[in-house]
Amino acid sequence: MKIAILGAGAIGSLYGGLLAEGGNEVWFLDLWKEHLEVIKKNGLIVQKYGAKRIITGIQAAVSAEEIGPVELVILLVKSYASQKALKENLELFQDNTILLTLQNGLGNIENINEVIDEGKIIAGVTSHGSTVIAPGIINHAGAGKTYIGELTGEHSSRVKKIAALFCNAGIETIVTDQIEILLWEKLMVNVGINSITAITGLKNGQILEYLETEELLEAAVKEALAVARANGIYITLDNPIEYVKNVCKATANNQSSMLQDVLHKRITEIQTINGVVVKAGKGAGIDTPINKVLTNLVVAIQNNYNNLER
Ligand SMILES: NC(=O)C1=CN([C@@H]2O[C@H](COP(=O)(O)OP(=O)(O)OC[C@H]3O[C@@H](n4cnc5c(N)ncnc54)[C@H](OP(=O)(O)O)[C@@H]3O)[C@@H](O)[C@H]2O)C=CC1
Ligand SMILES: CC(C)(CO)C(=O)C(=O)O
Repeated sequence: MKIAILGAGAIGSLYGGLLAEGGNEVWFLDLWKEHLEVIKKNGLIVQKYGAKRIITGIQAAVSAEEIGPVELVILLVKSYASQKALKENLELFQDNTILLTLQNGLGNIENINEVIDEGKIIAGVTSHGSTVIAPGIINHAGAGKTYIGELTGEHSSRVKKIAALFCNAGIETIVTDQIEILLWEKLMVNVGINSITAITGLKNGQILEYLETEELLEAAVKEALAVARANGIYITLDNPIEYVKNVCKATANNQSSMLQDVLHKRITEIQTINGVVVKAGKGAGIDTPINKVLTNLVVAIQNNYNNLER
C-alpha cells in the first residue's frame, strides 16, 4: 500500500519504519529536513532495549507534491499542527484516501474534520512509546497494542484491511467499534503521565518511584474519570489508575511526548490533554483542580521558554 506518514517524528517514524519493513511504499512527509536526509541516505535506525536495526527503503519528502495521492495518510503531527499540515498537503488525498489519526488527546477528529471530509477519517490509539534520539535515529521505548476504528463504529472492510496490513508489519492492531471510549481511555494515560513528566523531567516509569508524583497521577486520573462519566462516557477498564500505572511500567524508559516537547522548547499538547479535562469538567459542573494546576504549570513553562536554560 502507498502510505504517507504526515509528521514523521518520534511515533510517526516508528509506524512508518515498521510499515516500510512490512513491504509497503512508505513516504515520510515532515518539515525536519535533516531527519529526512539522513533517512534517505542511511535508512532509519531503530533502537530497542539496547539492540538496534536499520530500516531502509523509506522515501521522504517535505511536500506532498513530490509524493502525489496515497491510499493511507497516517497523521502524526502534534494536535495543534494538524490543520496547517493537512492544508499544506492536500495533494495526498484523492477520493478513496483514508486518513488515520493516532494522535493523543481529545478534539483531534473535530479539528481534522474542518479540513478533511469526515468520511475519510478513521481514528486510533497507540500504546507504543518512541523518542527521537538524533536525526534518523529513534528509540522504541515501549510496545503495546494499537486499536483503530471507524467513527461510526462499523467494522468496515477498509478498517479491517488496514488492521491486517499493520499486523503483517508487526504492529499488533485490533479493530474496535468503541473508538470514542478508547480515545477517552488513552486520555486517562496521557492525563496521568504527560504533564507530570513534562513538569518534573521524569521518565514515565520514574513517576512511580516518588510518592508525590504517584499521588498526582492518581488525582489527575480520578478527576478525568469523573469528567468522562459526567459526559456519558463509560470507561471499560477494571481499574483505570492501575492501568495508567501499568503503562508507566511498560514505557518506563520513555520520555513522554510532552516531556520531549518541553526539552525541545516546543508547544505542547497540554490543551488537548489535561486542558480538555478542565474544559469538559467545567461544562459538566465537575471540579478539576489538579488538572487545572498541571495545565497552568505546563502553559507557564511553554510561555517562558526563552528564559529557561533547559
Ligand atoms: N512519542 C510518543 O511516544 C507518542 C506520541 N503520541 C502522539 O503522536 C503524535 C505525534 O507525537 P510525536 O511523534 O511524539 O511528535 P514529534 O514532535 O516527534 O513529531 C511530529 C513531527 O511533525 C512534524 N510537523 C509539524 N508540522 C508539520 C507540517 N506542517 N508538515 C509536516 N510535518 C510537520 C514536526 O516537525 P517539526 O518538529 O519541524 O515541527 C515533527 O517532526 C502526538 O499527538 C502525540 O501525542 C502517541 C503515543 C506515543
Ligand atoms: C503512552 C505514552 C505516555 C508513552 O510515552 C504517550 O502516549 C506519550 O508519550 O504521549
